[in-house]
Amino acid sequence: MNFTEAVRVAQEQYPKKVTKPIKYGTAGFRSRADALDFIMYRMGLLAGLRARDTSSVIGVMITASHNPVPDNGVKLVDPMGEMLAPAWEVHATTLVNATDEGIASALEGIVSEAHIDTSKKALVFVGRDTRPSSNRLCDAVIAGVTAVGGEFKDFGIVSTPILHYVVTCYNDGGKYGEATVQGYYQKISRAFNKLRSSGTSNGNYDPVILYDGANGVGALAMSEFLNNMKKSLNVTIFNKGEGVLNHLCGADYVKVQQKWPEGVPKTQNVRCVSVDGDADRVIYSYLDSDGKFYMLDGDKIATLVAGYLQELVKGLQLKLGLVQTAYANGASTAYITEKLGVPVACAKTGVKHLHHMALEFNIGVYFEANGHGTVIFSKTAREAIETAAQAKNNSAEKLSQVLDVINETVGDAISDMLLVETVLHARGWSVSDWNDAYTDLPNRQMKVTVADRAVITTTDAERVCVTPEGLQNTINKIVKAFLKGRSFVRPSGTEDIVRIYAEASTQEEADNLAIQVACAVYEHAGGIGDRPKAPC
Ligand SMILES: CC(=O)N[C@H]1[C@@H](OP(=O)(O)O)O[C@H](CO)[C@@H](O)[C@@H]1O
Ligand SMILES: [Mg+2]
Repeated sequence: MNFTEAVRVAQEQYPKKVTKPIKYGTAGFRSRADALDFIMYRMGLLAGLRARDTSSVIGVMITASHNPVPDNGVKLVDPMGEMLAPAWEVHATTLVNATDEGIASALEGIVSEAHIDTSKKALVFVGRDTRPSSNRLCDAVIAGVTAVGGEFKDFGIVSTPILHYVVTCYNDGGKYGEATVQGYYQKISRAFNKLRSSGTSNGNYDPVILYDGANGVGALAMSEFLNNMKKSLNVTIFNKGEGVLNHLCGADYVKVQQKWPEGVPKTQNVRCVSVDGDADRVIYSYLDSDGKFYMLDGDKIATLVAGYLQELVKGLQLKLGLVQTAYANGASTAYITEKLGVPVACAKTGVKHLHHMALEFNIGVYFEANGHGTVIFSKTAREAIETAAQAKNNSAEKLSQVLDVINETVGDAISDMLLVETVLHARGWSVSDWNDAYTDLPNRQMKVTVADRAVITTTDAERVCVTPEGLQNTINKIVKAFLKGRSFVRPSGTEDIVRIYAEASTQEEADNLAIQVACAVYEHAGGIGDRPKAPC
């Protein structure tokens, strides 16, 4: 195949505007939307080749998730819903960094390195979030797919988990489910309705939910679910799109700011469920009878789910484990290992790393503290569960129903919410009963801008800083002065900043620790702008 057409379209319609090197990061490419047209086009080209390489459908999702509206981004979805294979992340980076004319040789290089038969058919599924720029950027992706002779199916506005789901289902010939948007809603809601068939109340459990749609696709997805879910849950949707996407609401705002989302009435003792801009993350929160705010993040969800599944798999000889990242609250790790006896592994930030590590277990629960995660079951686990369920083992029967509520193809805010609701219902717990399982150590996240964030490199699942020299020693010294202190720093893979995480025995100490470590980063790693003063 010659790539003359790909170069012509690039030059005429999607010329490259930036010269700064760009890297396929934690969640693909992300930046301000107006700088993304040429990247989208090239990702369309790449998806066309990847589809041929794998002889499968490849997904392209256009979203900047929890980031502000002027941003956007793109990530590729591999055949079984996984994130793009590492070797292809390198190809993506090469292709995006090529000049317009250089596209042809970059594509030829990929074809020869991956031994791609370019005469094969290529089919790419494309989805996008509700950002105003997403439509235009979707056209650019489609132009790319078409320029390398590929075909596409445009799913329009969908959540990230829906796109992962349809890609997986199409590629496995429908075994996991029907490869349509309706098929997704129906499979999950049918399983949930079944779990609720014996009633919606139990003990302290109350099926009432305030749902914060972050003014994005998560609101649309929830109303679709409600159409399918009969009366299994009593959900009221807020932040349906009347306000600005992710602004003062949504999962990231609630998690990072540790605040109740705007736009949701401050009803006490009722669970609030916040999702992010592409509905792959979920965070719970509530206000107690004094109006005090509590947040239940990915760690609380992971421990709740792992603890419940651990009980159900007892006697089935299956190894269940939990995968967290360095951002997991120290109290959650202690609770799950010491109290519940579930093994915990620590992975680098980014679901692809967690997913990979979760495959080591028969049943792998993985969650980032920010609420992104799911549960994956190995073939052995599925078979063992099905055999025991057929033999009328009660727990296995329940487990087999729970399995269908879970979207194993990727973290899914709404499917995760239904899983949490299932466990709370089974336990007869109110949100405060759930919260009482363990108390989070107070913590704080900060960001520092440096001239080049690549000067910071890390090891040991990002918990230890290797360069710049001396930074880790300084952090160690600072941390020593704090009771239950823990802190680490790492360059973000999605923003041009360095992230600081700190936890300690009180909020004041956690804030203080975060500021001191932020200042150390500022000094050792070439901070720009004002010196960090207050938590941000
Ligand atoms: C601390 C934090 O929340 N980091 C997020 C954020 O990555 P960074 O590399 O930290 O920018 O975005 C990723 C993609 O959405 C998500 O996987 C990750 O957990
Ligand atoms: Mg997201």
